[in-house]
Amino acid sequence: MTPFDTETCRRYALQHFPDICRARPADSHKGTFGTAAVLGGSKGMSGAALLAGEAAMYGGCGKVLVGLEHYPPPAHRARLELMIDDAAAVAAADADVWIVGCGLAQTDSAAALLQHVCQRARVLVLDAGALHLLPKHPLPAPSADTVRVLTPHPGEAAKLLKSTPDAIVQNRVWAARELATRHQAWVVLKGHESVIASASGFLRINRNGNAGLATAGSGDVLAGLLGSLLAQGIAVEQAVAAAVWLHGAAAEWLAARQTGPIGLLAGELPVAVRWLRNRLVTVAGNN
Ligand SMILES: NC(=O)C1=CN([C@@H]2O[C@H](COP(=O)(O)OP(=O)(O)OC[C@H]3O[C@@H](n4cnc5c(N)ncnc54)[C@H](OP(=O)(O)O)[C@@H]3O)[C@@H](O)[C@H]2O)[C@@H](O)CC1
Ligand SMILES: Nc1ncnc2c1ncn2[C@@H]1O[C@H](COP(=O)(O)OP(=O)(O)O)[C@@H](O)[C@H]1O
Repeated sequence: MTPFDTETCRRYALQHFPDICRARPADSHKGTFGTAAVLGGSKGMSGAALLAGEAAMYGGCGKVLVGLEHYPPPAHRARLELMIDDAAAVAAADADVWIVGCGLAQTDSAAALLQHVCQRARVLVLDAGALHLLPKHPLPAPSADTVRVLTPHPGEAAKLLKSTPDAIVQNRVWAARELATRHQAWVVLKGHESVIASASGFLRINRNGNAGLATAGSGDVLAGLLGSLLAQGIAVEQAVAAAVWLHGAAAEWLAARQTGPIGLLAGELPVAVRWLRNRLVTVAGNN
């Protein structure tokens, strides 16, 4: 069994992303921790959007909306806390952060949804299907007061850069930086040792996590967690790297409890993230 050292994690988090280690103010309410909206879940892929929504809730967001392109979904085990509706209705709602693409198909209606949300969103996380739409349906560049984050895996990065997954894996730092510059965005190039880059030159290679994350839906969980931290007001300079690190640490924590790496389920990650976030919390005078 791989050991998991909570105190080492806490020290690392305090050094690199202190804002995720802060205790909640006693007088806080759900509005304090923001609203995230997930848009995705086309036919056969509602699970992806629901996983992102669950991850956003367990990551500490105050309120989470999930808009499904294929609505109503077939019978599904979804958290009752999620506010689930059809994608068009959710796209018209208010949210601090939009997470678009988890389980989103390549249809004209999905492209229209993406364009619509892009005009309204101040903070936009683009994953999976949204990334596949970009080559044919480019978005206007983000304005100075907006934040955009792209979370491609090597297959999605290859499509965006007109390359191949193998070539991307061989040139991961270049690919992440190139995407960040071209899209004026923060980029997480996912995979073993994910690369994080920004248009302004931030670069970090995330070293934690394990092969348990190589399972369907774990990228959807990452997108939801990232949107969650951003909705909670954590600055993008900390939120992106913190989400990738928390996701990896959650997989390590599960593996240490023999819930993986083999057979780890993406849906098991959010509870582990919650456990971890609460152990990272420091109170004044105790750090
Ligand atoms: N429960 C649900 O509803 C779920 C729904 N989901 C939703 O399904 C949709 C399709 O997503 P998807 O990832 O399955 O297919 P797609 O985007 O075509 O990419 C495949 C290509 O990328 C490559 N590739 C990937 N990683 C790589 C790496 N590290 N290193 C190298 N290559 C890598 C891969 O390579 P290969 O496997 O050929 O080696 C292949 O070329 C999406 O919307 C998602 O949200 C899923 O999240 C699952 C749970
Ligand atoms: N071998 C690995 N080591 C560490 N992290 C991994 C590994 N394989 C996958 N991951 C992580 O798991 C997630 C997979 O995301 P993605 O490929 O988008 O899957 P899905 O579309 O099924 O959700 C990414 O965050 C990636 O970095």
